[in-house]
Amino acid sequence: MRLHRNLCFAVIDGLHKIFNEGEYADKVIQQLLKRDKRWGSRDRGFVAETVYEIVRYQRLYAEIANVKAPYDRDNLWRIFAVWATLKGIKLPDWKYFTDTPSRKIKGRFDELSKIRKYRESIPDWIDELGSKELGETEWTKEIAKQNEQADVILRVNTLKTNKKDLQLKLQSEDIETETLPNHPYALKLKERANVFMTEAFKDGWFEVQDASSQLVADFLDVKPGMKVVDVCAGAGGKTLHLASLMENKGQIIAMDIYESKLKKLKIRARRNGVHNIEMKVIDSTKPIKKLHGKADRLLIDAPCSGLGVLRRNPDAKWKLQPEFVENIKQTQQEVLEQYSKMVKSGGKMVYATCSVLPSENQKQVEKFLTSETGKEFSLIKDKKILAHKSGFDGFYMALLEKK
Ligand SMILES: C[S@@+](CC[C@H](N)C(=O)[O-])C[C@H]1O[C@@H](n2cnc3c(N)ncnc32)[C@H](O)[C@@H]1O
Repeated sequence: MRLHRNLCFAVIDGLHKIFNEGEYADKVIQQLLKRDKRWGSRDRGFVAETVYEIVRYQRLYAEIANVKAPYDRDNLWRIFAVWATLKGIKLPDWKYFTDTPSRKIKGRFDELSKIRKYRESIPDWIDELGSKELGETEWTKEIAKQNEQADVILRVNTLKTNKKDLQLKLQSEDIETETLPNHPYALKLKERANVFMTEAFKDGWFEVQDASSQLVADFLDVKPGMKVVDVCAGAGGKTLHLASLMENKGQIIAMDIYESKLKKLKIRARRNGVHNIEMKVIDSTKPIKKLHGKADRLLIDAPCSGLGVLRRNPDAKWKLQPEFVENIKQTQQEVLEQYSKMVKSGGKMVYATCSVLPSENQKQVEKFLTSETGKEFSLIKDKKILAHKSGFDGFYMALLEKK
């Protein structure tokens, strides 16, 4: 592979924004890809994948390069040189690479790779937390898997089409897909592609949604005609899936504390041909109290550490703080306690997270079941998904029934 100067500059600019200005990797990459209209798909792929990979392995590469944050531009070039050397890329004779000690880099890499927190490039506290909660063996496998690039998975919108027709339509746009066993609505891309540019996407035939996430709406056991509340709906990945499982019949109330997220859901719902969703911002306890005892089904897709989806958000390793994880556990208990009151007697609720930590998952459900409100519920089943076992995102979901 030959390095192109303008693409490498784009990578360095992106890293500067992510590491030094606290910007989110996905947003930075989106902006970078708009920089030069002449870039082809290979150029764009190089910029996106290189930025993601260096973000993913920041700790390891910085340690090898012997630089410390905050990184100035020279430091970022040194980190870049480590990445390129380890990839076996011949460094051009640019001034940034004049003193690159290639042999030393490989030696340092072999040495540091023996230590998990460097090899997997994670902060000490996440490494300690993960191994404390999952045990050394599971955590070692899990964090390794969470450092791999995630596949692109689509969820077919059964309100508009079916898997076969979607596959054919995508094929006509040069995108090859395959089905996944045990994931009835999923198609996996054989090669990465910008699916958002396709006619099929614009026509609302699919959404991009990881295979594990697709299991959540199914878990809630919804039927057409039901009254369903999705109380942490965000931009509605799972709300849209619920709507298609309900065949657009019945009522879905999508709620969130952020109006901006629900506005995105509105746009997505229009594209998906979904018209049974009502959106409500949670700006007081009123909208919740109004629904006490009314819902046939309730989805609590709780805010969490995101320690199951690091493949998609590698920068979360550096943005996440121990206090945030502690606080979010408190929020999880509160949302379980307050929102479960919306479930009617005989109704069901799913508590889900995209975390692999038992303390955010089964432990939270166990604690809830012993509380005053929780005593009215019983656990029907739960599912713990680890990335290294499933090949998809780490997730947790529990189905509870109100007596
Ligand atoms: C895991 S995300 C939801 C993802 C979404 N369900 C989807 O499938 O795309 C959690 C959501 O909970 C929202 N949230 C955080 N605290 C909340 C609270 N106290 N009550 C309701 N929603 C909350 C966040 O804004 C965020 O959108």
